[in-house]
Amino acid sequence: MEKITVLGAGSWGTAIAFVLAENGHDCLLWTRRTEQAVEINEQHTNAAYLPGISLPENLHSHADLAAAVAHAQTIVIAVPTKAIREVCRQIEALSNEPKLIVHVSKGIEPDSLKRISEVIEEEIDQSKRQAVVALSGPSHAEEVVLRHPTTITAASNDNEAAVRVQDLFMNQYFRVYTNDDLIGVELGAALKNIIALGAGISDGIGYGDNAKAALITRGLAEITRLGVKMGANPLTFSGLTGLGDLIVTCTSVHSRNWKAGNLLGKGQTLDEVVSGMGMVIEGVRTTKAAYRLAEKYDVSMPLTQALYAVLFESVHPKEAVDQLMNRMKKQETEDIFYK
Ligand SMILES: NC(=O)C1=CN([C@@H]2O[C@H](COP(=O)(O)OP(=O)(O)OC[C@H]3O[C@@H](n4cnc5c(N)ncnc54)[C@H](O)[C@@H]3O)[C@@H](O)[C@H]2O)C=CC1
Ligand SMILES: O=C(CO)COP(=O)(O)O
Repeated sequence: MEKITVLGAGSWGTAIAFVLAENGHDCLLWTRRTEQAVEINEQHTNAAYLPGISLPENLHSHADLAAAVAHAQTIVIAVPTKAIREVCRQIEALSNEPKLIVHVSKGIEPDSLKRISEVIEEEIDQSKRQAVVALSGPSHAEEVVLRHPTTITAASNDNEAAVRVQDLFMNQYFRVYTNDDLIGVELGAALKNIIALGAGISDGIGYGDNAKAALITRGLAEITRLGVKMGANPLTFSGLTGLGDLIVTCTSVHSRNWKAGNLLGKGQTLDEVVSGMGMVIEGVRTTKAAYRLAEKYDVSMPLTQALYAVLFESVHPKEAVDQLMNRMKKQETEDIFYK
């Protein structure tokens, strides 16, 4: 049994804390809102994010960040990408011993173009962290808390730390692999959300399974192209955090990115979709980041460019599809890894 703190009591932070508490750990779930902490402690529910689910009674919640950081040497950060830097600054200010930092967020900062582990390393001094591990893979919170079989990957430059995280989380419904390709794992996690927005748009327009299969496979090709240029192992993108997460996010009714795309495809504006969702849609900001990364690394990413045009340049989704379909003809495999 270990003491572990999870920062962020949205749907994924709560599901992650659920697994840790069920595994017998002394898990503290931090939220910014006192009333939510009271609900988790007294009702054993988090109704706004996981309605109808009973949380383990040994899972406790707190709204005091200093107490939450002091609680454990292992800290799991489960806030949206846009809050990562701010939360890390707070951890840095509150820590006086080295922590094992695990993050479960899926995104890239649009301004700095940094991956999440890079932001963590920038904001938390080396003396205050043992290692950084990304935990990622095809894993909707709604299914994890039903104990449906889920597979996921703990990725780190420090293999010992990845194995520690594997041991903390693994149980009969939650199977954890390790991977030493942190770049590939973090990029796959972030970039699949762009393709999921596209899959939702395609379904919203009324296109069928052929279009979705095209999005997933050609999406994987452009994710791999960028990833290889950024130093990732191409094989990682065929794994859980690449193809696995692409499939689940592009096809599941639980996906917020798919849902957002679906509403866009049906004619809602981006503002309407974002304000109506009430939960994070990571793919919107990640599209900005990936668009800029494609320029920086001189990589062709036609799906990302099409999504960017729909989200930020008011191009109609159908027009974006027409433009994609009418690009110059190509040989399928010529450019998968390099151009
Ligand atoms: N929901 C899921 O099934 C999965 C989500 N993820 C990733 O986990 C990350 C978090 O996602 P969710 O929990 O689903 O989001 P969510 O929208 O359900 O909850 C986000 C939580 O973070 C809190 N938060 C936002 N800004 C904050 C700040 N500045 N300081 C402190 N707390 C803040 C919110 O109050 C909320 O409780 C995202 O990067 C997402 O891609 C990864 C795997 C599965
Ligand atoms: O990453 C996820 C599942 O693996 C969750 O995806 P959404 O953020 O689209 O709900």
